[in-house]
Amino acid sequence: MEPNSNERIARIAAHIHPPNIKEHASSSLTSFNCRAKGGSPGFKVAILGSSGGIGQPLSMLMKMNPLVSVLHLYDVVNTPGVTSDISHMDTSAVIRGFLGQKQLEDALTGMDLVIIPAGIPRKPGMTRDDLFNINAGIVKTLCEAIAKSCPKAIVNLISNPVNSTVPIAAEVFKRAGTYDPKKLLGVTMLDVVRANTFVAEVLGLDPRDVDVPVVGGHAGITILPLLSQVKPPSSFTPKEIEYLTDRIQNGGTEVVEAKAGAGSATLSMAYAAVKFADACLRALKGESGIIECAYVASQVTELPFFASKVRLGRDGVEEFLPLGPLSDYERESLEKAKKELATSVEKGISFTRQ
Ligand SMILES: NC(=O)c1ccc[n+]([C@@H]2O[C@H](COP(=O)([O-])OP(=O)(O)OC[C@H]3O[C@@H](n4cnc5c(N)ncnc54)[C@H](O)[C@@H]3O)[C@@H](O)[C@H]2O)c1
Ligand SMILES: O=C(O)C[C@H](O)C(=O)O
Repeated sequence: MEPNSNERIARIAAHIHPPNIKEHASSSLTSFNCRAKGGSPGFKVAILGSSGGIGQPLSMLMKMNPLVSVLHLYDVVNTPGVTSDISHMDTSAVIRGFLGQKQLEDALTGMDLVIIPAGIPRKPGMTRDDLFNINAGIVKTLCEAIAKSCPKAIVNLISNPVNSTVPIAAEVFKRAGTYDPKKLLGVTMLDVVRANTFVAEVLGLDPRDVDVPVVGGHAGITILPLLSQVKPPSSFTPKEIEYLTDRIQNGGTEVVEAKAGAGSATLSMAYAAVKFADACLRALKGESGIIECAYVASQVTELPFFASKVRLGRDGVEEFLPLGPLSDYERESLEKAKKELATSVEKGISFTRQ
């Protein structure tokens, strides 16, 4: 039987003004069960670290994604506010907030896709590896919970240093007996987004018409743009190659320095994360021909993890695309990148053995 309008209003009022807002915090948001706006079919997505610089715009943009039916926002701070704010957007995804470790399992249960931007960002003068000591532990804890509550979910890992956090996540899942290498993807989309933008500037093109493969990893010289494979086919002078490679490899540092202590890239990262998550969801839905760069357990080189173009499907990574013909400059750069990557991968794996 349909509730009458007084019942509906009472229910909504109880949600907006819960009896004890401090104690209820996000659980009042979690348990509030109003009729789904639109109630569209779609995927269940959790964002871990949703109150942060990346987390907030990412949550907002995912609330706008028509492929998302349920959006869970989890953080150790501020989720009631962020959830309340975003819940007023008139898009169809149903949103729920979860605060603190006690609610982590509830946040993850039943999720199809988990996006992780939790962790501290760089300040000027720091490398991404300087974040390892704090972020390694955060990623480990979150992945242990994923293994328990949604072991079949696709994981998009953003937390730095990605070159090491993805191997950490893999080890955690292996120990839990839930590891599916096809479903764990380190997000390197921001490198591709930057490469497309900077190359388009040099070529005088619309960035939407440019496609630059970026392989290797996500830190300094491990970020290797393949400028010889730019689409549309383009040639660059040695000076342009040097300028573009340096700008793409140091795009993150450029933002960290400009923000002068207030963090690293958040808005462009949220944009890139949504672009990548959307590709994963379209692939989950069965759309074919979805090819993106990502840092994954890989067979493309001798390294156990490597970023390259992969074809995404219903099960995550379905095919590794070959690196293709490289220029002499790219071949040399690849050798240097592989050395650094090997160290970062080993560091991640060793962390889980402590
Ligand atoms: N992969 C990439 O291309 C890329 C790009 C930009 C930033 N990053 C990385 O993303 C991470 C987040 O950056 P940011 O600018 O959003 O930082 P931020 O400090 O603004 O936000 C991080 C959020 O994580 C939360 N958090 C901390 N510990 C947590 C835990 N145990 N569980 C859940 N949430 C937790 C914090 O409360 C905070 O809200 C950093 O490590 C940064 O280096 C990666
Ligand atoms: O540079 C950083 O520390 C953040 C991120 O990895 C980026 O590339 O912007």
